[in-house]
Amino acid sequence: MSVYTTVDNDTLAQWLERYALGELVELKGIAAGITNTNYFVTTTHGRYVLTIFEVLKLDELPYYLELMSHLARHGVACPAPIADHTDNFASLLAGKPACLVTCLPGSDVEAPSAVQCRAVGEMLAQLHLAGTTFPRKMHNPRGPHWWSQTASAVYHYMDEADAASLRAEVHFQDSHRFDHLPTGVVHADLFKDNVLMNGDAIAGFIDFYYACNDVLLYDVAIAVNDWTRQADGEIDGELARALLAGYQAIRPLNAEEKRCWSVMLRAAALRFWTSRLLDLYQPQEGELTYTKDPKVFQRLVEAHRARSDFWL
Ligand SMILES: Nc1ncnc2c1ncn2[C@@H]1O[C@H](COP(=O)(O)OP(=O)(O)OP(=O)(O)O)[C@@H](O)[C@H]1O
Ligand SMILES: N[C@@H](CCO)C(=O)O
Repeated sequence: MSVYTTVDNDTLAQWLERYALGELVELKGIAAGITNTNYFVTTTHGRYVLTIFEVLKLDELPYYLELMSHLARHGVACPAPIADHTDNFASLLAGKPACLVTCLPGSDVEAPSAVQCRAVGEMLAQLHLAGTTFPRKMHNPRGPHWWSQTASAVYHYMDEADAASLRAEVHFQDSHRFDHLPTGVVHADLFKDNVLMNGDAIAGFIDFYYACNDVLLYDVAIAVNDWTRQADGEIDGELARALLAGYQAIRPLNAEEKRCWSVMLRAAALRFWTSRLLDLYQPQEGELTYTKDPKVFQRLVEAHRARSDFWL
């Protein structure tokens, strides 16, 4: 359920006057999604998605919305935010920051094919190339310093063997730095539920609210860890190879990136292992999240540790 803030037709119709989008025809809540309130909004000009932000503040939005606008303008499949008559992408609605973006066709897939994984890899590389001309910068709030601190805050909740495994991984990652690898704009959360597919084509990447500047290979590893992971938690080699081939058809990895790949897969898994542990053991008061299983990423880190073939 993801309508936390209800908006009635009259309130929305009044708010829509700030846009050149015609008259309100229909307002319909979207059930999927966790963090924000989303509605489909149909006006006499077309169909849009309204997002009411439950956590991010109005002054935090320009980076993300301008990034989506920049990427959409460069042909990357993602929603384009709509500017209002004051040339802003976001303003308050029902007391909360809100924006409208173009509504894309398609839906997320649970069990992607190799063709779909390849398309995701290609589009991710296009995003990385288009990001090179985006002028704003955003530090990654969930980088190595964050996961190391987060791990320290959760060890005492965990059983000894799990805590030892987490400690070992943080220690391992501390001894590997990726500062010399190519950096740029990364999506940083390109899971299956953040991509709308229209058959084999990418309708759009959504949910840019973890986007930031970081190592590009990190983004590839996040995508491989989710898109190619099967129901039993094991990576499907064919899917991983397809995603990587798609990526490299647009932006070939350099020798250093290839050398760091296996460590990066573990780093990307550690990031979500720790965030899920934090959500499980220290849920934020008032935060509208439900807990995803941290064990999935623990098992993935441990499986990556043990494997020798990394699909490159
Ligand atoms: N631009 C769009 N076009 C069409 N459908 C969209 C669009 N944006 C979002 N949706 C639909 O709304 C659903 C919820 O969106 P989203 O996943 O971004 O929710 P959220 O709560 O903002 O983020 P999260 O679930 O990651 O916390 C998506 O699964 C998708 O079905
Ligand atoms: N994609 C994340 C949640 C949003 O950051 C996860 O599955 O843990």
